[in-house]
Amino acid sequence: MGEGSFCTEVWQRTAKLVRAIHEHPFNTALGAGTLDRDKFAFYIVQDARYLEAFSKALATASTRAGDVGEAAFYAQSANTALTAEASLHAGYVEEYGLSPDDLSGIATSPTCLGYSSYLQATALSAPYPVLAAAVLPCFWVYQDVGAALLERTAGAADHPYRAWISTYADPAFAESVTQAKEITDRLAAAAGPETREQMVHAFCRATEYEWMFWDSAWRQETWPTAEWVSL
Ligand SMILES: Cc1ncc(CO)c(N)n1
Repeated sequence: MGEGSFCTEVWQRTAKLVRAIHEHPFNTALGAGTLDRDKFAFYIVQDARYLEAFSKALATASTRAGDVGEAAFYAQSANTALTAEASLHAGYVEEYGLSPDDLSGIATSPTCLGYSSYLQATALSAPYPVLAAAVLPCFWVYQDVGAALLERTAGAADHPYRAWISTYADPAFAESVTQAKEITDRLAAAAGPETREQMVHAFCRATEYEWMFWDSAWRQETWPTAEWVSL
């Protein structure tokens, strides 16, 4: 990631937003271990749904990649999203005693649907480098948050959200972030100005959705129209 690279530029552009993510009450409470269990359960259920869409966007990136190394990276990441992260979620679902009926009764939130749909639309209709930029915050922001929380909670032996923090503070996850950044930097360096601009936009939008995702869990966001329809 050299000076003037795509990643350097977009990390600067989203610096305030990333700070707001770190300082969001959901994340400060998550780190303090005081986060309301219902809020975390809501987050876990929404995130399981998000990860299905994220994984499909990554699998699509794999099929659209022009380079076999990139194809392998995105295919591997698609798999990890559905296995490693899904088992993290399953652990919390079990701990909270959420039954299949409980789960199917929880509506996918507007923000979760918005972010998932945005990634799917980008996967299917934007240029491949724009897709790479759109999925990058999902890696990078989580690793950044995970690493900060690990640092803040290192001394706490019995932390209720330890499994979550460990997943995203893991060196293997950090390695995948490095690869995602390298790929995106390479694609941006080869892209024309119009595609590059779309890449910047996609990275910023996805980072905004990252903030919104935490915020929607904090508010346990529902559909304002829910009382008028039966779904
Ligand atoms: C919303 C969201 N973004 C990124 C990740 C990391 O994969 C996740 N689990 N959830």
